[in-house]
Amino acid sequence: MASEHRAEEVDDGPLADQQKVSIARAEADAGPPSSSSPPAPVPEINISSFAFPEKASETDREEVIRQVLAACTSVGFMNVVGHGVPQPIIGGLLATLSEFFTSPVEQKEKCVSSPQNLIHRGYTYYQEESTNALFNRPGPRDLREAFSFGPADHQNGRPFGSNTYPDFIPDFRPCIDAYYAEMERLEKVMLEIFTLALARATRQALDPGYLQQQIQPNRGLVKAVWYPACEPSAGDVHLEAHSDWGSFTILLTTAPGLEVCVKSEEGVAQWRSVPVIPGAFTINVADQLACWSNDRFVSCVHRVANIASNQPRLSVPYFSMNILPLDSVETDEKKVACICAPGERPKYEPISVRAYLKRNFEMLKVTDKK
Ligand SMILES: O=C(O)CCC(=O)C(=O)O
Ligand SMILES: [Fe+2]
Repeated sequence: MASEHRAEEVDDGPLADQQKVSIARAEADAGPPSSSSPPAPVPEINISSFAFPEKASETDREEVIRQVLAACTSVGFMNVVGHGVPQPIIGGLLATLSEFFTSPVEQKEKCVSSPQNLIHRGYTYYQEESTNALFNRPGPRDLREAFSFGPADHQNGRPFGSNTYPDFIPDFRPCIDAYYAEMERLEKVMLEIFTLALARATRQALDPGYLQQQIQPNRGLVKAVWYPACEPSAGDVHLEAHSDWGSFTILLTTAPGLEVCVKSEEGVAQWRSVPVIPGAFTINVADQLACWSNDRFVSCVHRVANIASNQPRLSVPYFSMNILPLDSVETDEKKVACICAPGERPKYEPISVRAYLKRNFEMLKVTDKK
């Protein structure tokens, strides 16, 4: 479906270059839909030596860094276990979100984002967004609806906008707030591992808290997405090819459907399915971390396709990115420089996170509701 948004309507600039890289890659890699795809080489990595450092040896931690570095520099995706997120918090979140999404749209639409938020929070209608429009491609809108939430509190006295809590579901607020807090904890753990992996790859002595400090003030966004059950149709693409825009994504999913675009040994792009491992989070490198790594890390193009048609699919990505305090101004935003090996040339200017995200969010949203 054609979109009102066209790439030529937005300003060009250094950030647009970053986006163009991603567009070109997604367009080149987005092959025709197929009815199934073979499994992708996504490793399972146990990070308990970082989640519970008091119990870990240096050798265990070194092994995790080695595995994460190998994943980041190949497919850019990994299935992470040993993360320490309590199962009751995960189970509570999934039950609460299922109840929300199966409620009548007249109830759900009471939770449309309040305009005071810089980045959309609350309910997004079915087919309200179009990843194809973002990439200026023809093709359908995203076959999903969403509910987004961010931090409920302020950080160092700075406001980050507000969540919407539906009043028709008891215990909605404690469930999503508890999950958000766990995601922020896991995000810190992963940032430490990514920093140490980059230190190893570039032979730089980086402080383990380096990336965490660089991206402050940093609060991410959870965007729970619901793909309703639909008529079976071989090769349906529910969310078209894209890369994620933040630094990385922590995905909780309930069923297969996520596919990554990987190159065969002959250099041919192929869609491969990401295995679903109960209790694991699928974690992937996104555009900003790939740039900070000077392109050592891969922000892999992915999509959602071939999901079982007879039941809805719920997945919950946490986008580690900067949703920006409401009172922030251009000048107090951190820009992160590429981490390079000695003598290596940085491929990117330090990135303005705000402009990159703002531009993408504006292009993603089509104006008329379905
Ligand atoms: O639904 C999924 O499994 C993945 C969704 C995704 O890639 C995204 O929202 O960026
Ligand atoms: Fe994604």
